[in-house]
Amino acid sequence: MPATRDDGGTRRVAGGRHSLHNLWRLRRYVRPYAGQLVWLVLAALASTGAGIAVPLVVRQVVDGPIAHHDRAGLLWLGGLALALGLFEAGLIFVRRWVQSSAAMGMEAAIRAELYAHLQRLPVGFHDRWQSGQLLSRITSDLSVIRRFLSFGLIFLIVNLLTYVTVVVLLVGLNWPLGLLVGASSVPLFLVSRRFTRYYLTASRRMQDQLGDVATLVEESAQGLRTIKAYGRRPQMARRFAGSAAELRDTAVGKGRLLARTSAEFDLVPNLTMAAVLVAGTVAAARGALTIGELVAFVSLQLMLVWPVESLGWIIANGQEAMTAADRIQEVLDTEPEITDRPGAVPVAPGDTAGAVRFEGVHFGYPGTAAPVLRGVDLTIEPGETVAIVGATGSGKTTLLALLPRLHDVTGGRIMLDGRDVRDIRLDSLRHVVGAAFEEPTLFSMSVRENLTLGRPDAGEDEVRTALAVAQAGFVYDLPWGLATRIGEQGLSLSGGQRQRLALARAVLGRPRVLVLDDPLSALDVHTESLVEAALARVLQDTTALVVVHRPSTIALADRVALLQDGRITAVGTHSELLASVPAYRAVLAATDEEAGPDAVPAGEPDRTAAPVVGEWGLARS
Ligand SMILES: Nc1ncnc2c1ncn2[C@@H]1O[C@H](COP(=O)(O)OP(=O)(O)OP(=O)(O)O)[C@@H](O)[C@H]1O
Repeated sequence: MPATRDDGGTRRVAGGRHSLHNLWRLRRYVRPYAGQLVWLVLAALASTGAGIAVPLVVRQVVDGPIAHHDRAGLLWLGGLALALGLFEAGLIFVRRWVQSSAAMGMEAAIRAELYAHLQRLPVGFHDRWQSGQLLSRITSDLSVIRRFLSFGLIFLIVNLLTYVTVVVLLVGLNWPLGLLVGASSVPLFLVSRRFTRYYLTASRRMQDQLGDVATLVEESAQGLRTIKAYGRRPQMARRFAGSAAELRDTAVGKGRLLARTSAEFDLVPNLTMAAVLVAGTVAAARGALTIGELVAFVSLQLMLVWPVESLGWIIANGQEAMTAADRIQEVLDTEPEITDRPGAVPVAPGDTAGAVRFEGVHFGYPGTAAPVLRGVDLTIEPGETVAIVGATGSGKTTLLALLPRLHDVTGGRIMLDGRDVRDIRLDSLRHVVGAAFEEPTLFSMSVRENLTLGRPDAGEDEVRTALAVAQAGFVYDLPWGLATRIGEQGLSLSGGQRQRLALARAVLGRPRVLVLDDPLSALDVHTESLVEAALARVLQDTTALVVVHRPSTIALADRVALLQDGRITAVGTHSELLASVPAYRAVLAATDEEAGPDAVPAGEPDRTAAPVVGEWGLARS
C-alpha cells in the first residue's frame, strides 16, 4: 500500500520475508553487471585469501628461520609475506574501483525506470501520494540500495566465506581450540536474530519519516509566499521541528540499537580470543602446540575480528536495503490504470473532425464517497466551442480532465468522432486534444522548450503565431528572448504571463480539440479582450470545451452548458439560458461577484448571439 496523503494509517512494514523477496526482485538490475560482480567477489576472496595466508607464513617464519637462525629462509619468507601484502592491497584497489562504477550503474538504471514509471502513472496516483515520499524513494532509498549492492552484499559474501575458511583452518591447526572459536557463532546467530527483528521496523519508520520531512520542505518552499503573507513562519517552523524531531528520535533509537548490537558482536570475538590465549598458552606449555602454531592461530583468529565486528553494520545495511526495496517496489508495483486498451487505434489530427460526446458519464475520485459527475450527457459539434458554467466545486475541471484521459470515467463513455476515447491510443489522443489549465505549469527550461513541449518540431512561424494568439509577445523582450530559462530556478513570470505561455503552448500543438480551464483568469481586462479576440479566430475551426469562471470568457463560446449536481442541466446560447434558467443566472451572479468589477469587459463581441455586457447588468440586478 502506498503512503498516501492520510498515510499514517495506510503505511505498513512488510514482513522480513516479503522485504527480502522485494530486494531479490531487484536482481534484474544486477544482471548486466553480473560479470563484474563475479570478478569483484573473486578479487575480494583473493585479497582475503592473501590476508589469511600471511599468518601461515608467519608460522613458518617463527617455527623455521627464527627457531633455526636461518637468515636466507627468513629473507625468502619475509619477501613472500611482503608480496602477499602488496597483492592484497592491489586487489582491494581494483575491487573498489570496479564496484563503484557497477553500483552507480545499477542505481542509475533503477532510478531511470522509477522515474519513467512515475510518468506513466495517472494523475490520480500523484494526487494521492506525497511528492516528498516519491522524492525520498528516488533519492535516499536508491542510495541505500546502492550501498548494499556495492559494499554490504560483497562483504556479506566475503566475510561469511572468510569466517568459515578461518574456522576450518583453525580446526586444522588445533581442533579443540578451533571448535571453541567455531562455537562462538552460536551467540552471534542469536544476537543477529534479535537485531533483525527490531531493526527492520525502525528502518522502515525512518525512511517513511524522511519522506515526510522532504514533503514538508517541498511544501514550505512552494508555499513560501503564503506562509510569509499569513505570518505563519513560527507555526510552520514548529510543524517542521516536530517532524524533524520524530525523525531524529527514530534515528537515535536505530543508532542505539545498532551500537548495542555492535558492542555485543565485539564482545564475542574478544571473549573467544581471551579463552584461546589462556588455553593456547597452557597447550604450548605442555608441548601440545608449537609457539609458531600459537602465533599463527592467534593471528588467524584476529582475522575474524573485522568480519564479526562488521556483522552489525552489514545486517543493518541489508535491512535498510530491504525496506528501501519495499518502498521502491510499492511504486513500481502500482499499475498505470490509464493505458491503451487492447486494439486501441491511433488517430491523426488531420483525420479528426472533432465531434465530442459525453454519454452518461459518471466519475468519482478514488477514496471519496460521493461521485463528482453523475450522468453527464453533452454533445459538442466539430468546430463548436462550448462553455461549461457551474458553481465552484461542481466538477467543471474534473469534466475537462476526462477528455484527454487524465482520469478515466467510472461510468458511461466519452466519444471522439464516434469512438470511445479509451479505444484511441493515448499518445495520439493527447496529440489531438490540447489542454491549458488554470494554474499553468512551466518547467525549468527555456521559453521555447516550454512552448514546444507538445510539438518539439514546431517551426518559427508557428511559434510566432501561437504567441500572438496568446498575446505573449512579452517573451521576445526577456533577456535572452525565447532562449531565456524560466520556471523553477529560472526567471519568474507573473501569473498572467505564465497563463499566456500555457495558452500559447496549447494552441501551438494545433489540436483538433481544445480543453481550456479558465485560461484567461489571471489576465487584466485589456489583455483578456486581446487574447479573446485572437483566440476566437483559433476556436473557429477547433472543437473546444472551455471552463468559465469569469463571465466575460463566455463571449468565446457558441453554446453554454450548465453543470449542476453532477449533471448538465441546461444547454443553450447564453441568452437562452439567461432568459429561461434561473439557476444559470444565479451561478453567473455569484461568479460575477467573486470576480469583481474587472470581470466585465467593455464592448466584447458575443458569439452566443446576445450582448454579454448588457445582460450581465441584467443578471446582477
Ligand atoms: N484529486 C482529487 N481528489 C479528490 N477529490 C477531488 C480532487 N480534485 C477535486 N476533487 C473534488 O471534486 C469536486 C469537483 O472539483 P473540480 O475542481 O472539478 O470543481 P470545479 O467546478 O472545477 O471547481 P472550481 O470552480 O472551484 O475550480 C470538488 O468537490 C473537489 O473537492
